[in-house]
Amino acid sequence: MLSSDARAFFREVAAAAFANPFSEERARRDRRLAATLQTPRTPAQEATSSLASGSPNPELNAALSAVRAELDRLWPLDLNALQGEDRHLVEVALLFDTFHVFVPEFDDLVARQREAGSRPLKANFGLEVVRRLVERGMSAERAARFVGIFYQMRRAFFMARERLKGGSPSMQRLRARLWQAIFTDDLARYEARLWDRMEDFSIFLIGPTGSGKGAAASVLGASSWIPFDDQAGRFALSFTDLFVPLNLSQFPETLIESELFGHKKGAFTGAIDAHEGVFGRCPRHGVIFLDEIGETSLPTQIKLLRVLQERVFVPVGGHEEQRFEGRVIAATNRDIGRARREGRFRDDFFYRLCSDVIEVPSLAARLIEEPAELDMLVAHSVARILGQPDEALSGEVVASLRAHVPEGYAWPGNVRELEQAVRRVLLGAPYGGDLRLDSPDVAELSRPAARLGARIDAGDLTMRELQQAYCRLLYERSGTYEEVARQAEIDRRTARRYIEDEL
Ligand SMILES: Nc1ncnc2c1ncn2[C@@H]1O[C@H](COP(=O)(O)OP(=O)(O)OP(=O)(O)O)[C@@H](O)[C@H]1O
Repeated sequence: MLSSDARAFFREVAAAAFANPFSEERARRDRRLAATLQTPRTPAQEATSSLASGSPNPELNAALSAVRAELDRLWPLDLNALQGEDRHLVEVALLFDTFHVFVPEFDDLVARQREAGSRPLKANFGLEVVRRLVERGMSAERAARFVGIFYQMRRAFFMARERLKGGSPSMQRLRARLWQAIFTDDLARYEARLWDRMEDFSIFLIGPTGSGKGAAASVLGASSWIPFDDQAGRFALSFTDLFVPLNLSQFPETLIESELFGHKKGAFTGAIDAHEGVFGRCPRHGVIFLDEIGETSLPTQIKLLRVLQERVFVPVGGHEEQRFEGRVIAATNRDIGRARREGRFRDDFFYRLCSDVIEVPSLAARLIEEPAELDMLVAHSVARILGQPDEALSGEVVASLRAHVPEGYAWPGNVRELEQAVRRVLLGAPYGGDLRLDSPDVAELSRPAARLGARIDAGDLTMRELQQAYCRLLYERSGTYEEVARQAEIDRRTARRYIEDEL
């Protein structure tokens, strides 16, 4: 039995430990947990804190050392001696502690495996994780499953931060949504029931061209479940083999079926050798990314619908059905609602694809929320182009873009356009935007009303900011405080204070 103080503390730990690390809720929970730790720590707690995490986050370190101290108090700990909520709470605390002890090993494996490619590397520390959990009363099977989940969590965390730069609220929400698509919003339920059922939850990514749908898909692809083989002391396969992308718009209709499902030798004129399609190449728990799905023909949609429903496919010219045990992520930058209304995109296919619809925000909307995101993206692009970061050069590129790109520019090509702009500036030519000013997109998002609309869409305005932005919008149009006051039905002084920010 836990004391009531220990139970209250472990409840806080459980709430924080299992929350989405990119969510507002997690930040709130961490703050609460830190607040419960305001009591001075013993030298022993101080000593264990740096040992526990390898993390520079002082709040997390404080929480970890307190959890370790509470667990030590329960030593020798046998989960089976506890029941009900107490057992659950102590188990979560034990997992929280164990996870953080091994974070450096998991991170090192992620980095090395990325370099090594397809060959799964040894991960003997996984056996130590299992031993540690089994020693405290967990079954070996569950312990091995947690090794798999810990690895998955570190990959998801690492990839979401590395491949999707940007600190705007929209980008934070995107990372939180991706995490949720991997682990659901309840890690305990995920571990208990869903970890090997996620294949059935297709994801539909929508967003304008170049905004990062492919990057988001690759985060999901690198983060899916891989079983830990505790006989061999390694994971069953390399995460670099999990992601199988296919851009559907790159192939003529006659070749699409073969790219998707493969073909047998001699299946059609020109089929000199057998070919394996993406469905055949995708391993169990892998992810197929079907880009530009909005452009697939109706017959292809029907074939894809069948694989999604029945989980089997037949290569062109073959007879035997093959099983597909991966997950499908589809993306489009087209107006899919319109395609459905016009009968170009089947409703049944749409519904089968959209267990989860995730919207990737436009660059313009992100820059309105957080202008400094430009600096971050430019620094990332420069580092990619040069093979290493260069702060001074990045600063020059940002200065040039700020000087030449018109205020409120729509960035119709989004991050892809920005990457080209960076290259252009590095070559010595200023970039003033893609001046297809007849493009409705550019004209549209450059308008103050559309910018305000984007912020309302993002849902991050306070009432005061909303009123202020609206008054400024009216002022830009009319040019007089009187007119703003008349239209907004407020007095002239209030209108002026909103516009001049004197509130
Ligand atoms: N948030 C981001 N941080 C860093 N790089 C990004 C981000 N978003 C996109 N990129 C980069 O921008 C480029 C374009 O992104 P991506 O190909 O994922 O766009 P997309 O939305 O799939 O485009 P399309 O609809 O045209 O297929 C890629 O090089 C990608 O790595």
